[in-house]
Amino acid sequence: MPATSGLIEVELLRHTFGGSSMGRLADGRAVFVPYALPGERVRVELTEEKRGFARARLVEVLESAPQRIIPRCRHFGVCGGCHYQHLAYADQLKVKNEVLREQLQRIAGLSDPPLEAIQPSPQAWLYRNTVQFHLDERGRLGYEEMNSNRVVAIEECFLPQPPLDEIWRQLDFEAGLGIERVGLRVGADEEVLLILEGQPVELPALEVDLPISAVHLSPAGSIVLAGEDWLPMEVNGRLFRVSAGSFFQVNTAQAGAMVEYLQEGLPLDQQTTLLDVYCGVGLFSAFLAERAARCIGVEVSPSACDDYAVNLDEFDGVELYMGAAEEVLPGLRLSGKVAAVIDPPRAGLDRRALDALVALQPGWIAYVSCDPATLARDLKRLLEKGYRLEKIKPFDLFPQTYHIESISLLRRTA
Ligand SMILES: C[S@@+](CC[C@H](N)C(=O)[O-])C[C@H]1O[C@@H](n2cnc3c(N)ncnc32)[C@H](O)[C@@H]1O
Repeated sequence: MPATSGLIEVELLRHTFGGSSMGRLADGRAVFVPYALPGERVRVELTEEKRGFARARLVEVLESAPQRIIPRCRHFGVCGGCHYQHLAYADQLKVKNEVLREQLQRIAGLSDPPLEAIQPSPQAWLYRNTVQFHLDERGRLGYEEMNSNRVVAIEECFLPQPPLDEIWRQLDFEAGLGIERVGLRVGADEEVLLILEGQPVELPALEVDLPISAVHLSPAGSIVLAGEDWLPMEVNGRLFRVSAGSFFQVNTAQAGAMVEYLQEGLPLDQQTTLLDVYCGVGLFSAFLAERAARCIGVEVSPSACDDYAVNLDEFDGVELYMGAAEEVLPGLRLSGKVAAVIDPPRAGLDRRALDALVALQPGWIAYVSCDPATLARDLKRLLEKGYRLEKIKPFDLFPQTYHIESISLLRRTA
């Protein structure tokens, strides 16, 4: 269907997952508008039309909601990195609880989900230990626009921790070097690692007069440009080796809060085998391994597996399988009691991984999720296979954005 030309007025009705508010077009179709709020009357331009719904760009707020506040960042509304700067932090938390509840009701079919209060981030700004920039056509650092690959060069950003904020402003790249992404991560003692990704025509000469490490990552491998290719990261007093290519939770304080929740909520004992599926560098294994008879990590990334081997070296009874969960789990044979922590990427649990996990009959599953929609889909499947959702707690790892992290504790009943 062609996009309707001209501007239209819409009243917004509710928040949706993804940061947009939803209203109705005159023909009854839902329309999703980023940066707008329920209760607002807005003027929009339709940017995408489908048979059942449309997306629109906010042009003007005609009547604003009482919750609307002035965003802190000058790029808000263009840059796709933040979605809720027009809401006070307390209101952002309410929205996330509401959106998670709606997803659990509508997709998982849980009429009254056992949802606990969201755990706020101790810092609503300057909380990220890692940032990833794209480069615009002039080599300037920026972020992608909402629903687009276009890069907006930025002059300010209030999400990275202060040591990163000082550094990114000093970075400048010649266009045409083949660098696609520029990452920065800050670790314990404020050590910083610069991660350049792409297929370079030539490796960039680093002209940053700062004591930082720098690595170039490409499908061909990693090349150290300065210092080391890993950082020490500290969570709840424990140090982790984290290589440039390995995943690590971006909100260190909240990673610690999630660890504590698992330590308190996941029943383990010396007769139980703990499966840590999608284990990364071993964040959860390192805090839980001692409480179980055996701990088995499953992880597909070679660099995360190398880090896991170092980070879990001090413990007995720890094994690691490098491979995709959907390939590894069907081959596992376990006897005795089993418990599992699963922490998949946004796509959620592959169907084969889910079936194989259930076949291992874990008495408890702790599902750590960064996407409520795929979580709700997978919970529905787990409930059908005899699990009961005992409780679910959201953790706000990503203030100012629509992303919702949560931990669900499921118990086997059949
Ligand atoms: C959300 S991260 C969680 C890592 C770890 N639990 C943590 O909190 O640091 C997901 C991890 O799953 C890994 N991964 C992605 N797809 C996978 C798959 N199909 N099988 C196993 N691991 C996978 C990624 O490399 C990443 O380390």
